[in-house]
Amino acid sequence: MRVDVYPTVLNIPPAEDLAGRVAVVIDVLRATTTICTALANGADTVVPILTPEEAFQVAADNPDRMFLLGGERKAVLIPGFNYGNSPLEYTEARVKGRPILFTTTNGTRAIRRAAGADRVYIACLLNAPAVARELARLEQDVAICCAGTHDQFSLEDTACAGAILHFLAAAGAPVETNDMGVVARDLFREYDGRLGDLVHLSEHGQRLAKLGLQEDLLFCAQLGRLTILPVFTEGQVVLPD
Ligand SMILES: O=C(O)[C@H](CS(=O)(=O)O)OP(=O)(O)O
Ligand SMILES: [Mg+2]
Repeated sequence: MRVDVYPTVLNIPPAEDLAGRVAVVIDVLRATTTICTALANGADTVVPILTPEEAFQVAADNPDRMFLLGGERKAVLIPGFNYGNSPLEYTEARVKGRPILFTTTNGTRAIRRAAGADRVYIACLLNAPAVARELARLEQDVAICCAGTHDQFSLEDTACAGAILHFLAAAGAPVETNDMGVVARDLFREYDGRLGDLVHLSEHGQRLAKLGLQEDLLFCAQLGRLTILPVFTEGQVVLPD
């Protein structure tokens, strides 16, 4: 099987190039980690939205749905939203059974851009081994779509892509990859066992640390904490039955 890695939102192939492939969208810091955590804690659905204005509009148009509003701009809470973009905010007590409208700078854009694939998985370090096992089972070609940060390469998303390649190889999948995939796999293997160091070293990790969000970094670096396989389908991220 062929598994190509794309480093930023801007590199995600157009819908016609994703057709026939499975996509995996990664934004370790922090959108996909937060989405996975919210769903693991019982959120009904997470709807990736491009702008805060659109989120307010969807909520206003659907008062019966009782949407929570989540996300960030410049890494902080959007005025009028319920929660920001920290996975630690999305506790079971707050999100169980609730649908969430979610907009972030990089991650939700990446998810929306990957929509043309046959199936779109949402991944982060927490569920990367589980996603790799599922990809090995499917034996379909894969596009690993890293969100990156502000349209630039990011260390943490690349390492997560590398983790998926590493665990695919561990599952015995015969994988061919692109140059970005080779770099990603080597990066993960270099930092396997000390992913917290890598997340702290990353540019975005340092920015979040300066905002006092060190706990988010520790949380987002936990490899294999979850086995869920969230999919983006019909405009929302859900856990399939
Ligand atoms: O909240 C985050 O960690 C980032 C914010 S930014 O990159 O500093 O603008 O958003 P995300 O979409 O989760 O990368
Ligand atoms: Mg990010």
